Amino acid sequence: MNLYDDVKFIKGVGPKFEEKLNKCGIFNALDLLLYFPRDYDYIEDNMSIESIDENEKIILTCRVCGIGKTYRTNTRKLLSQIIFTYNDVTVVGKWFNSPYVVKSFKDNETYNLLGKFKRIGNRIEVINPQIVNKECVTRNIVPIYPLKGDLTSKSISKIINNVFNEISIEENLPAKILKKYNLCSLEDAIKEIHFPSSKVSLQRSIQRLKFQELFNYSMKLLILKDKFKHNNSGIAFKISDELALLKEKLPFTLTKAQSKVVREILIDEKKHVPMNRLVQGDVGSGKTIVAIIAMFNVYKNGYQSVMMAPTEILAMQHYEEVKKILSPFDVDIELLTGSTSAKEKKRIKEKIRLDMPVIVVGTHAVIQEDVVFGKLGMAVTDEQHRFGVQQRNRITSSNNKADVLVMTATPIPRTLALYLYSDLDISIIDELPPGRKRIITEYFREQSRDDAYKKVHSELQGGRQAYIVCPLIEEDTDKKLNSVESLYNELSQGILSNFKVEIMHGKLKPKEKDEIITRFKNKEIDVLISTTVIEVGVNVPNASCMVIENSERFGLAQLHQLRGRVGRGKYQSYCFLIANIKSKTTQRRMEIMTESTDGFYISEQDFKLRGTGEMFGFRQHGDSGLLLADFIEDIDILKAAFKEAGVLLSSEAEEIKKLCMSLEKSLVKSSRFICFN
Ligand SMILES: Nc1ncnc2c1ncn2[C@@H]1O[C@H](COP(=O)(O)OP(=O)(O)OP(=O)(O)O)[C@@H](O)[C@H]1O
Repeated sequence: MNLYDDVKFIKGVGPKFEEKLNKCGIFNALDLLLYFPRDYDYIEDNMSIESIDENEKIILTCRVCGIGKTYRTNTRKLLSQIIFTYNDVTVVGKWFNSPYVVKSFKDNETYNLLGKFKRIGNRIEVINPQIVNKECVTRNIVPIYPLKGDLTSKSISKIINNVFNEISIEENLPAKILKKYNLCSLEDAIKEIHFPSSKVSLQRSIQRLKFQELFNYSMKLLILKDKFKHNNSGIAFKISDELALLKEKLPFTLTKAQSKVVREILIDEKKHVPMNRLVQGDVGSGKTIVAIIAMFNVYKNGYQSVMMAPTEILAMQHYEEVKKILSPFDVDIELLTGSTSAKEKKRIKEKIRLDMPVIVVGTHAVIQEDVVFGKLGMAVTDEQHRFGVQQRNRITSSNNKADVLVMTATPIPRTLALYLYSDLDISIIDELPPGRKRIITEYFREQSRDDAYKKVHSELQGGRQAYIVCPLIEEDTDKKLNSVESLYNELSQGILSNFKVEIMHGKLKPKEKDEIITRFKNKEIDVLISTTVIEVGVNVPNASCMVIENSERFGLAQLHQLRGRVGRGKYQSYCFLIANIKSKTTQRRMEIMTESTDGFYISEQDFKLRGTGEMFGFRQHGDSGLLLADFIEDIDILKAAFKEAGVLLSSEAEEIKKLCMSLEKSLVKSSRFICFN
């Protein structure tokens, strides 16, 4: 059997099983091998009390010494308790909503309980433990796979084992690198991640695979960089005389930083080498106008431009801004999103196919689907939190000549930007437009959240508007986190009852969201309670205050992005962070937010706090295509992998050229970062 064979050829996979695997995105043997466990149960037998780690599942043989009554908790759950002893220590077993479970236990009998045991004072607690027959536990580390439908981790393990019986995996890193970094072979790494033999070897296999991903990531970046450098087929645009007029007609004067970045872009536009530039600017620093000027010049040269935004709201907003800024000029501008009617889409696509100049604003997805540009001169992509090389390559590969401008508001620590964006030239807008007042940020513990809302009330009375952000849409059963719905009920009938309060969240249709934002912009809504869907780019200058509930749940970069929705006009703005502060790190994170409104400072501090087990704003697995590695946590591996990729690429060895070729192919073909030759 071969790695690219369909899963149906794997022993033990029938048509029904195949369908289930397909639903998990597993189509061939390779997909299956790269379907890594999301977690593991570490099953240890009879440990000493002192060495219990509450994050690991263990088996303790406990004797029943008391069966408690089942009763309802404050949150309306049924709680049943049984008291055990283990080596003379009291163990409290708790089961929620399973009153029948108590019937399984008899007084004074012993049972093998499997679960996560937690020490609380001088006793131990375990929630929903299972009774196990020790003989059935064959492994100490049991993989838990991300599952859909009625698939089980056991069934996946079984067929992975069958694949290993039939194939072997070739090594694809040079022996020199393996030795230098003490990495295990690729085959061992993949075997270990599915069937760990010990914690140490599991860690070693994860390290190897992380190295692999980051090495491939670096190779791809460096190959792209090289490709750009040697691509002389770009369009050398002239600088239009009308640019001066455009600058005169702008509703404001560009900041020094904006002017500098515009100059850098125009110099690129004049060159024969296609532009590949990243504009990094803090929230509200005015990146859009810079892109508009760049696209205007391309238009005046008779070419098309496309501006891609991550959400419909943002695409709409950009479209309006482009139309407004370019209204004194005769420029053809189109909006293309998922909500555009089929008839309109057809008309716009037909128009774009011609070689007439036009500026198209839209969402990434729609524009990348099946739109063919007749005369593309520039692609602007609002990358937000994406670091996907894949995505960048897709834009360039559709048209090798077009200039590419990537905009991001994610302040990335400089050390990291060097690696993540090494294929791009970087421009930074490090200045806010004049007249902006510093956003006053305060944090409140849960107990004093009313104080925050009193302040919101007074802002609203002054004619301003407010955002309230929370992590959930609907109420959660534990009532630990605030939801849009519960806050709406609480606030619209309570302290904010005199104001027009509305809600917004990701489950609404794009059209509904647009409509809400438009009404908020038109001041028909005073308070918008929302999930983080408002995080990206929404621009309502009259909104001067924001409350972020459960702030401890958000990464610093995300809090900074959210806060950037206020302070966009002439009014003094406020951000109130309500947090459940249980650790020093959470407190420190809140302090960082109150100390500074500089995205770069915040991201550096976030970077320093890494490894604390708290959430970060940069967890990018999905967007970057990385399965295991994390750019922030694994920065040291990234550095090493980047260095080795550079050394390899500059060497002349035949095998390296072959590797590069296969990587280059995979740039277009495969979204998997682990590449098998
Ligand atoms: N030089 C300037 N002087 C005054 N206002 C400006 C200037 N440049 C931009 N603006 C205004 O500032 C606001 C924010 O600009 P813009 O939306 O481009 O920011 P951004 O950098 O894209 O921020 P975000 O990443 O948060 O979306 C807009 O209302 C814009 O018209």
